[in-house]
Amino acid sequence: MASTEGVKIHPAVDNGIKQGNPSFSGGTLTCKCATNPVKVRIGAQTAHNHVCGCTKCWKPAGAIFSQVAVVSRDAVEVLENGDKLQVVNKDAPIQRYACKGCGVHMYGRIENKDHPFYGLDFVHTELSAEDGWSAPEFAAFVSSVIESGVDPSRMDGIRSRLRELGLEPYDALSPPLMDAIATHVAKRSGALAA
Ligand SMILES: N[C@@H](CCC(=O)N[C@@H](CSCO)C(=O)NCC(=O)O)C(=O)O
Ligand SMILES: [Zn+2]
Ligand SMILES: [Zn+2]
Repeated sequence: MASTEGVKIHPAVDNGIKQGNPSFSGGTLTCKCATNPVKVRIGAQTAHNHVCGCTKCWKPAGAIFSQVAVVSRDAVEVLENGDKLQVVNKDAPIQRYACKGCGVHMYGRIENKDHPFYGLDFVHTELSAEDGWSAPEFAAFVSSVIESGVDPSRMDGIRSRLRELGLEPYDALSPPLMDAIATHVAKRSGALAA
């Protein structure tokens, strides 16, 4: 097994994973602006929390992975300074609403009703001071960290560290989520009964 000495993934997991509280029912995300921060209320517990190595998800300074979970879009409400939000890329499947001041992504929304995850918003619960959010369960898009400039020679150490933390590394999403996407596609095409 490759050495995991000094391998950093994301500040929320680098010192071990904090378990979630199943009766936790939400909190408020705050961006990193010192004045007039954007505040977004999440009125429910999140699901499918994971660390993501893709180039599109917001990462805190110095981290090579993001930490991102989903929640029903009905549970997401902009409370303050929503005028500072702008969509990073209107053409992406997930429209990420970023703060123009600090660059933090406050939520990512899917507007395509045919998308397998339509109805779910993507959020970074580390932006909340509350404890109890669902814990990260796996690592997604691990090979994609290379696209952000991580040297390929570091991948063995990164995957070993993820396994050590209990975050099984996948180069796309986890098998249950990939199966859910494929089921959605098969029902739309008629390959499976709807
Ligand atoms: N290699 C690419 C992968 C980007 C990608 O497909 N990201 C996923 C996961 S984001 C949260 O898990 C995705 O669904 N993207 C849709 C979108 O970004 O709108 C890269 O690294 O860029
Ligand atoms: Zn901000
Ligand atoms: Zn991602």
